[in-house]
Amino acid sequence: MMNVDLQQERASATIDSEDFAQWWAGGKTNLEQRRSLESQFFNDPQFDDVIPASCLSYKERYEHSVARGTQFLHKLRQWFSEKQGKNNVCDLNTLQEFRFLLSGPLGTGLFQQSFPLRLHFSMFVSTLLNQGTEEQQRKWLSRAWHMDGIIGTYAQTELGHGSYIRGLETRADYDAEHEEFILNTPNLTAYKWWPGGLGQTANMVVVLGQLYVGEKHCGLQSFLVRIRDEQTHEPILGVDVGDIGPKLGANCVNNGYLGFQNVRIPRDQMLMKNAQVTSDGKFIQSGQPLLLYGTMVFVRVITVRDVMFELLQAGTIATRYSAVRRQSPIEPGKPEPQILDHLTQQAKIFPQLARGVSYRLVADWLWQFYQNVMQTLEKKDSALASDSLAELHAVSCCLKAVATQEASEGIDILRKACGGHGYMASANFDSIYGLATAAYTYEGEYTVLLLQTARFLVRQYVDSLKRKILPGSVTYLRDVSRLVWGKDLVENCVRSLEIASLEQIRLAWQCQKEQRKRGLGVEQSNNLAGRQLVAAATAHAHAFLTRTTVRELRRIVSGLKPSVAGILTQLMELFVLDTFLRQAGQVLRWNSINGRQLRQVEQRFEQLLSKLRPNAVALVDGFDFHDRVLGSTLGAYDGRVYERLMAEARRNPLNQETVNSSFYSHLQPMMRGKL
Ligand SMILES: CC/C=C\C/C=C\C/C=C\C/C=C\C=C\C(=O)SCCNC(=O)CCNC(=O)[C@H](O)C(C)(C)COP(=O)(O)OP(=O)(O)OC[C@H]1O[C@@H](n2cnc3c(N)ncnc32)[C@H](O)[C@@H]1OP(=O)(O)O
Ligand SMILES: Cc1cc2nc3c(=O)[nH]c(=O)nc-3n(C[C@H](O)[C@H](O)[C@H](O)COP(=O)(O)OP(=O)(O)OC[C@H]3O[C@@H](n4cnc5c(N)ncnc54)[C@H](O)[C@@H]3O)c2cc1C
Repeated sequence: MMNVDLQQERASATIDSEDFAQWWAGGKTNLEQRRSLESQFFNDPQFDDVIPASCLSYKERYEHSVARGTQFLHKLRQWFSEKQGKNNVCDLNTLQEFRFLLSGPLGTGLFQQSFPLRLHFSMFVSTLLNQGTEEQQRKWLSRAWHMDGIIGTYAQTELGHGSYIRGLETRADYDAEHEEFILNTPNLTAYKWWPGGLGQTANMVVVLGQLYVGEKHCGLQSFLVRIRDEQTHEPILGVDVGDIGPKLGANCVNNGYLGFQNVRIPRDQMLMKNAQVTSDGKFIQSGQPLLLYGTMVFVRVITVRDVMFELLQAGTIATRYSAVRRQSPIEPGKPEPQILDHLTQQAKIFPQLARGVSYRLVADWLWQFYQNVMQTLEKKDSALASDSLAELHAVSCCLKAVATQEASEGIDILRKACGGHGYMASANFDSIYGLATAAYTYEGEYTVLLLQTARFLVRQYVDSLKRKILPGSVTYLRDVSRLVWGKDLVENCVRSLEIASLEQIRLAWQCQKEQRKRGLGVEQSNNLAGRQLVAAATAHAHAFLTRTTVRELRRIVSGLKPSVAGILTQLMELFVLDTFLRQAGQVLRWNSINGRQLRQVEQRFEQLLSKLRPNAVALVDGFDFHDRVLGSTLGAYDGRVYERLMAEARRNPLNQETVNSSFYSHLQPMMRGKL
């Protein structure tokens, strides 16, 4: 039976959630295909949970995720190859499509804390694709794509170094006589530490290590190394490998450690698309060295989409729960309202939904931009390639940083918006938050990535002073006009964020110059200007996110059904106004905006909350998350929150006996003074 409040919400909505779902899925066919695929898994008893996952031990969770992961991949592959037909070869698009099935809603529905085989596709196969020569791809790619004797991961980070990649200590020495590389972990801090799936799952890794040819240091390179025997899965001689242990979240990923002692691999297992070692020991850098970092760029790009889903999963749970939960009369003597009717509750939830929708538009743009840059890199026009790569790096770093930070923060706001029940593991905010906050750190820590973007921004700012043509993402730096507060509030807000960004970049640049004038070197000056640089990159991200959201929505809006266009326009506006208000410190620091104008934005913000209120449930229905994807007692479609909370408590293994054995062994002796 459906909760009556949710029934009422759905009946009175002015948008059709099905229309929204079709747009969200990229069309009716896509939506039907996704639903049909999901039902094949979610209705299959072999994918049911007997015991709540949160009640399993760490080891049991791992074993369960491998058992389920292999069944999942087997079934998914069959479906995918039928769908792809003859095109089932591994290229970037196919990989992204497949990866999305693993880590998007479908994968999430089966693995709330992720699973250890994901890295194989997102990082191992993508590295082969980006960094292997054609010959290497012929030898390895098809096998890897089909997991034929190969389960891989990406081993870059070490115990001692993660952010500062140049500081990695793993060594690969070339032995020309045997045409082999010899891999070594010279000390404890050189142990690889963190790679997903490394502990007990993977049998091959892409390893990043410092290449030495004789005495000559040839920089970091990536190597393909077998770490476990293909048949027995025992570690190869000289390999020391294991799992690093429980973490705050993502507890089924099997993150591992790895050390090498004189492990030999053939010469052709250095990934040689951009740099080669010839058999007689000559090192040749034939391509752009920075392409070694390509896998990281790829994952940063796709992470924006991953956290968008996590934020909206949490948003769906909080919205439905807030429509079911009734508490605290607004007027004395009146019935208790749905908590969603408290304006402050709307102000917690709706901006997160709007942010998720904005990330969706920006993530689509970013993926397109990434593909364009990859095509440019293939064209061998080195100046153009290097400019495009620099822009892609800068944009992807700040978007990944800000999106993961805001999504994690948003998920926690949504968790708190569900009061005490939000804290239950069965509400599932812990898993969702655990994944989103991991993304804040992995693939480039937040501050470290913002500092990368800031370097680019300062350079572009200096170019703007020289009247040079600027890349698309920063053309606004050429516009030095002051803010003219007009009728269009969205434009006022976006423009004031751009001005704040421009001025903050200028300030960061001035801080660097001041330190230089004091006689400090470039690096020290950058360090002391660090806070301003981070503020500049953050301000740029906000300006870019709002401008891109507005532009992308306007580009597609005419092709949408009016009700879908209407709600998306409200969400876009809410996102822009919310960003403006949350960044008010920066905005007011750099723009002349008076109290009346600020109040105008606040009033419109509150008006938008009221406009969205009647359609909130229909909107989150339109994201079309299956109950299994939400995995939440609070967020299920039928809204039977209290029944589910109680049923889940009763399933808890502790409740399977009326008296636990610890009563006889400890409590009773304590009470009888017999301890
Ligand atoms: C995939 C999701 C799957 C599952 C999710 C589920 C659960 C979670 C479980 C697992 C997580 C999944 C995967 C995680 C994987 C990883 O984390 S892999 C490890 C990632 N590590 C990092 O990202 C390290 C961050 N550090 C760096 O990237 C770099 O070292 C740096 C900080 C950017 C470099 O700094 P440095 O100042 O030392 O610069 P140089 O190296 O000398 O660079 C010189 C110039 O190059 C520019 N640059 C740097 N990087 C790039 C790049 N990628 N592309 C293009 N250009 C780059 C840099 O800006 C310098 O330019 P300049 O300013 O012109 O000099
Ligand atoms: C869940 C998870 C999964 C992961 N999966 C993988 C994987 O599959 N493969 C892999 O190779 N790695 C993986 N990693 C490792 C991850 O990429 C690193 O942890 C990440 O890049 C951060 O590096 P770090 O741990 O060295 O942090 P640190 O750099 O030690 O960060 C600590 C603090 O130092 C600050 N800091 C560091 N450098 C600077 C600087 N230059 N300027 C200012 N501040 C600085 C940071 O801002 C931060 O506040 C994973 C990590 C996690 C959490």
